[in-house]
Amino acid sequence: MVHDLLATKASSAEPATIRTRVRIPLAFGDGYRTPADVFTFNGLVDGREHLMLGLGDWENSDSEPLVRLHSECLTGDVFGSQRCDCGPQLREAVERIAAAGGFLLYLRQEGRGIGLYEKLDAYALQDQGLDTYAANTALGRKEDERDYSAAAQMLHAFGADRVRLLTNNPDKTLRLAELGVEVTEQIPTGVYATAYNLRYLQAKRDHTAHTIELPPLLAAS
Ligand SMILES: Nc1nc2c(ncn2[C@@H]2O[C@H](COP(=O)(O)OP(=O)(O)OP(=O)(O)O)[C@@H](O)[C@H]2O)c(=O)[nH]1
Ligand SMILES: [Zn+2]
Repeated sequence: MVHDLLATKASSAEPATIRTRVRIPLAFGDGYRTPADVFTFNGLVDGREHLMLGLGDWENSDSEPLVRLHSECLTGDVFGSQRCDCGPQLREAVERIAAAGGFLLYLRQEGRGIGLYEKLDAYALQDQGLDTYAANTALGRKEDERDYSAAAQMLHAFGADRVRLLTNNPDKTLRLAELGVEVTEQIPTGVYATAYNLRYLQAKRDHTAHTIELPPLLAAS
C-alpha cells in the first residue's frame, strides 16, 4: 500500500525534459580517458542542478543500461578524502559504465542530503565516537535524507524504466522501484577500505545492509 502511494506520487510529477547535451572529454589522473555526453534538465522536482553522464554506447545498448546514482561528496570526489569511499567509487563507476554503456547520475545530495557544512559537523561528532548515522540524528537530521524522485525523472527522460544498478546500497534499489524504475540487477561496487573509513564502511554494512565485504583482518578489528 505504501509502495502504491509512493508510486502514484512519483508518477504525478511532471516529466523532466532535457535542457542541454554537451560532449566532455574526461581524463583522470591515472591516465584513463573517456568521452561523456553530459545532460542537464528542465523540470526536476527538487530544483537542483543534477547531472547525467551518458557513457560508452549508451544510445545503442540492447540490454538494460548500467546506472549509478552517485550522491555528491565534495570531500571525497574532489579532494580525495579517505574518510569515505566516494572518490574511488566514482572513478570505478565511470569506467565500468563506459565499458557497458549507461548513465552516471551525479546527484546534488551532499552528505546524504544534509549538506556539506552539516556533513562536516557530523564528522566532528564521529571524531567524538558517534557512528555516521547516530551523528546525523544527533544533529536533528534523519539518518539518510536523500530523495531519488529527480533521479527517476532523469532516467524516465531517457526511457530507462529498467536498469542495472551499480551500488552496495539496497535502499537505492527499493526507492527506485517505488518511483517506477525497475532494478533488474543490483551490482556491487568495489570495496575501498582505508584506516580512515573502516568504521564508516562497517556502519553501512551493519546498519543499512550494504553489500560490503571487508577483508577478514579489517572486518575483525
Ligand atoms: N551525513 C553524512 N554523509 C556522509 C558521510 N560520509 C559520506 N557521506 C555522504 O554520503 C553520500 C555517499 O553516497 P553514495 O556513494 O551514494 O553511498 P551509498 O548510499 O553508501 O551507496 P553506494 O555507494 O551506491 O553503495 C555522499 O553524499 C557523501 O557526502 C557521513 O559521515 N555523514
Ligand atoms: Zn564521500
